[in-house]
Amino acid sequence: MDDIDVPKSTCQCADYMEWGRHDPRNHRRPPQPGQSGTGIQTSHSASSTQGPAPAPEPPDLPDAAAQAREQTLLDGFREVLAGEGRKATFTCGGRLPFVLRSGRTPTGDLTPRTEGKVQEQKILTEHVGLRFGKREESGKTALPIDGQGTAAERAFRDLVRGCKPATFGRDGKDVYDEEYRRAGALGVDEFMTDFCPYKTGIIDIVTQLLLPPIVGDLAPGSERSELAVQHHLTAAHEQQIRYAVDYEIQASNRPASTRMRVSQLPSLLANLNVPLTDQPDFHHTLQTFDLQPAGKVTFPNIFAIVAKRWHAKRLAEEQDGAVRTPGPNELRRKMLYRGIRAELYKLNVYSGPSGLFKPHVDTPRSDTQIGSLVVCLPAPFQGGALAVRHQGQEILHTWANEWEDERAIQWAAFYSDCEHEVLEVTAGHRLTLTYNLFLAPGTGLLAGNPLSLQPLQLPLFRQLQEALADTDFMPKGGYIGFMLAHSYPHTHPQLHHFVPNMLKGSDMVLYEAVHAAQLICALETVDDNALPREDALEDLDALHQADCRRWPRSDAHPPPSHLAATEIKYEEDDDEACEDNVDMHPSDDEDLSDMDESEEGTLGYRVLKRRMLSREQIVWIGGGGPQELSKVHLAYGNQAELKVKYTKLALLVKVMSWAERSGSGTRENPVSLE
Ligand SMILES: O=C(O)CCC(=O)C(=O)O
Ligand SMILES: [Fe+2]
Repeated sequence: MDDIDVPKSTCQCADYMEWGRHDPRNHRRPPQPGQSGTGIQTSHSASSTQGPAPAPEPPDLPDAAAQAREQTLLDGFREVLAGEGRKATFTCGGRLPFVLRSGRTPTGDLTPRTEGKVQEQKILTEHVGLRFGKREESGKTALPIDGQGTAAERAFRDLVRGCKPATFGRDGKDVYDEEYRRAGALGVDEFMTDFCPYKTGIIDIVTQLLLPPIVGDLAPGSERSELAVQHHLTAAHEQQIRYAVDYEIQASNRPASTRMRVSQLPSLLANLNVPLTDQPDFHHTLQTFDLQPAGKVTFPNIFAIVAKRWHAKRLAEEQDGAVRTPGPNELRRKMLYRGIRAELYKLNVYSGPSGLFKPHVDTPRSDTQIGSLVVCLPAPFQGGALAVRHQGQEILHTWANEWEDERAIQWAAFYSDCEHEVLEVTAGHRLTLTYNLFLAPGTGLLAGNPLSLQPLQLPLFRQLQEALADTDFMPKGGYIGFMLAHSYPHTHPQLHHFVPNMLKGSDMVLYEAVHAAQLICALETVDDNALPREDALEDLDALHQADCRRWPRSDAHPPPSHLAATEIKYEEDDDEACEDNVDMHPSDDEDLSDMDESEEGTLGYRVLKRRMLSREQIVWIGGGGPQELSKVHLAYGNQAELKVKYTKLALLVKVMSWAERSGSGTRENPVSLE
C-alpha cells in the first residue's frame, strides 16, 4: 500500500477514461491526443530466458516511453480477456501424474466418492493398457513399463516395430514423405487402449478452456450497434444475428477465426428463418453484395443481407395478414449447451534419433471439428516438443522425460486452425494418442478443479510473466481488478463458497494464469460502479504480508473470496440519520457529493470514502459481463417494496513493486523466469 500514490481527492477521470481502462496513475494526466504505443523502449523488456536485471530505482513519475510500454502490456491482458480476444487461448495442456498401485475403493471405483466434495477429488491414473496387431501377431502392453526384459517391454518393442509408416494429407492425397513426417502410426482399427480422456478430466478442462465464447452474450444487452440502427434492427434481432454467425464459425473447423465464409451463408440464412430458395437466389445475393463464392463475408455484409431478407419476409407476411418475428431462438439453446466430444484417431510413434512432423494444420474430419487433442503416453524419450502456433504466438509443450524419472501422462489441445509441429525426437520413443475434438451438445456447464491443467502453457500466463519482468510495468506496484466474464451464484447462501472452484472459460484461464504467476489475488464483489469492499485492498495487502512471511510461498488454491451470501434487510421508512441506517454499500447513483453534510463523519460516509479511494487505486480490466442479484433489500413504509441490487465479480490482484519483483526487496523473485 505504501508504494501506491494515493490521490488526495475523488477521481474525476470517468470524464475521460473508458470503463475498463481506468488507470489510477493517470489521474493527473488526461491522455494526450496521439499518445499511443509509439516510442516503446524495448531495451527494458527482460527476456524470459534470463534472470531479472538488478532493480533500478523507478523514477518518481514514469517517462512517456515507460508509460506507453506499460499501457501496451495492460492492453495485451485486455485483448486476451475481451470478447473475440478470448480466442487468444488457442492451446492448453496439462499433466496427470501417476499414482500407481493405489488400489481401488471398496466399491471398485478408482476415484473415491467424496460425498459431494467434488473439489477435493483426486484423479488417479493407472497403467495405460494397449492391445495391438491381429490374431497370432497380437500383443498387449501397459505403460509405463515397470522393468527391462519383461513381457510388457518385449510387447512394447513389437508395438513400435508394428507401426506403419505414417502418412499425411498433401493436396488432397495421403502421402508418405520422410522429410516431412518421420513416424509410425496405427489406426483405430489396429489397436485398443483403456486410456480415457473423459475419466481423467481432460475433456472437462478442454471444454472449459477451448469451447469458444458466445459472442452474442458478450455484446451489451439492450444497446444496439450502429449497424443495427442503420438497418432498422432491434437489439434482439442483432443478438440473433450474432448468435447465428457465432454458431456458423464455431461449427466450422476454424473456431479461432472471427470471420464467416460465403459458403456458410446458406446455413446461416436457414438458421435465421430466411433460407435461400435455390442456386440462382444464392448467386443473386452474392452479386448484390459483391461477394466472391470462395471469399469471406464481413459483419456489415451479413447485417445488410439478413436485414434485407427479414424486411422482405415481413412485408410478405403483413400482406398475408400474419406477422411473425424471426424464428424461435433454438440457436441460443444449442449454443448454451455446447460441449466437446473427443474421438480417438491414431496412435503415433516418433522414434529417436530423427522422428518428427514438420509444421502442418490438421485436416478437419468434419464441419464440426474444432480442434485436436494429443495425449503423450509415459514412455521415455528426448526432444519431440509439440509447438503450437497461432497469430505469431507459439506455445511449446515439452514432454520429454528420462526413464525412471517423471512418469506422467501429458496432453495438449489446440484449435483446428493452429499450425503445429513435432520437433525432432532425439532418443527413445514418443508415443501419442491423437483425438479429434468436435463441437457437440454438452451437459453441465460447470466442472471441478482443473486437475491436470498446466497453467504455464497458457498464453495469458506468458503475458503476465512478461509484464512482471518488465521494469516499466507498475514499477511502484499496485492493484489490478479483472472483471469476471461469467456469472456465478456468488450470493447464494451455500453455493457462494464454491464459486472459486466454479470458474469457467476465460475466468478460469485468468485465475490459473494469475496463480501460476504467483500473484496474490482475491475474489471480490464490486457493485455497478466498481466500488469494492472498503477493506478489499487492505485484506489483499495482509494476504501478501502473510505470504511473504511464509516463504516459500504457500500453494493455497483457490483464492480467498469475500463474497457475501444473500442478505435480506428490512428498512423502516424512517429518515432519522443514525449510523445503522446508512447503507454501507451504496448503489450506482450514490457518491459522496450526494451525501448530506450532516452525514459527513458518520460511519457510512467514512466507509463510502474508503471504497471510493480503493476504487481509484485499482487498474480495471474488462467491464462487461453479467451481473448477479446480490442483495434483496426489502423496504417497507408507505408501500412495501423489494429493492434489488446487482453486483459483479472481480479478481483483485496485487502487483508488487519492481524492487520486490526483482528480488532486491524483502523476498525472492516470485516469478519463475526460466
Ligand atoms: O503426436 C503429436 O504430438 C502430434 C501429432 C499430429 O500433429 C498429428 O497427428 O496430426
Ligand atoms: Fe497434427
